[in-house]
Amino acid sequence: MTKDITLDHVSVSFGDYTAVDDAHLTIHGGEFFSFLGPSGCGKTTLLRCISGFQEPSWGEIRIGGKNMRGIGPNKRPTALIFQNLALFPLMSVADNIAFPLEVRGIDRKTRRKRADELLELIALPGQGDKKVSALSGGQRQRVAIARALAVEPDILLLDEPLSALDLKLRQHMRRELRAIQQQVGLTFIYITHDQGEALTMSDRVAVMSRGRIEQVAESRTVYDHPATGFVASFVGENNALSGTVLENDGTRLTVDLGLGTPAVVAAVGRGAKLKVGEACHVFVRPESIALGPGDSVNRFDAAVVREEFEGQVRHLIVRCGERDLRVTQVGQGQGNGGGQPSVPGGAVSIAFAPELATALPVGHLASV
Ligand SMILES: Nc1ncnc2c1ncn2[C@@H]1O[C@H](COP(=O)(O)OP(=O)(O)OP(=O)(O)O)[C@@H](O)[C@H]1O
Repeated sequence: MTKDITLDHVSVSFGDYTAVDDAHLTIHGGEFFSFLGPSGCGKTTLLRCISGFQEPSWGEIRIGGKNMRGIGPNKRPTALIFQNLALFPLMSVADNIAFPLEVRGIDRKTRRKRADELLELIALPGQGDKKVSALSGGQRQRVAIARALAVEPDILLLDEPLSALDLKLRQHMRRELRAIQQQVGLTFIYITHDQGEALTMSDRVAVMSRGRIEQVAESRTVYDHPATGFVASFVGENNALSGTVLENDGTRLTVDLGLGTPAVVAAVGRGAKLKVGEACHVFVRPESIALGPGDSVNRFDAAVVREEFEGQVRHLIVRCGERDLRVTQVGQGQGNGGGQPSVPGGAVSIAFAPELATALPVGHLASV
């Protein structure tokens, strides 16, 4: 059975310091939900509240409609996987997986049967008698997941479980984790500061900063339509341009961004409420900027500052009016016009569609 998890205006304070500030959302049963944010933004504190290791200072957590206040971690339908996995290295794989069942007094035969089933699930069939110390990092990761699943929780809580793995393995484990979650149909609540992890695996993502939830949405929405300047600057690369609104006709904004001539930006979301004369931030993704001649309402003359080659992608830093902009070209740059000179000082023409830029009220941005 899948249970919704509701955070009802949850805040957590440590003395004068507010680690979580009015978190208010519902995670649906069966969802892969991630909390994404930089170190210290309050992700772990929220996860600890859900698991029962921390009581909220204010507000309520409900699982399946039931208020969790006063209910300890062992009595909640949750299991937690830590960064360090906390496996017993000298115990066999099967005994590690079955350990929580042993604690609950389940007999040896039943424990082994359950461990073998879980080994199938994590694609390590027949490996139960190996010592954990003989496994690779990724295999240990899977064993930790199997152990958490042994007690048949409704909700699996994962605290940066891939952070100790190397890049290739992390990317592989993202796919595995998602596949396991879909297979078992449980709710996974995942916390990470790694946007790639959050975006690739999750049904929805909550982006956090300074204890507050800035946006809750599907990955693509978070990327394409960031709700705040923090989300726009934290998730993916973005050119952040400060400017002043010159005109707002309800569908489009005309903004002075210091690019030589004003830019036109779609007036959507919180940007639609910007008033003439108001300061704002406009965000344009590097891959949304096209190089070369063409027809566009936003076309600007620029000069190449430098090129950064990264194999599959090429980044150009161009100077446009008073601003430096990053332009990313994929492949040989055919995608957004690669035939332009990239020698420092070379003249280029850049353009972006109004719909591919996001205007937002001025707010705090992610630090680089
Ligand atoms: N028990 C505590 N007492 C005092 N301050 C705390 C306590 N636990 C957390 N904090 C503070 O609350 C803030 C949020 O911490 P939290 O661990 O939730 O952040 P996080 O986003 O998970 O960070 P990280 O990714 O580094 O683990 C931090 O500034 C932290 O120092």
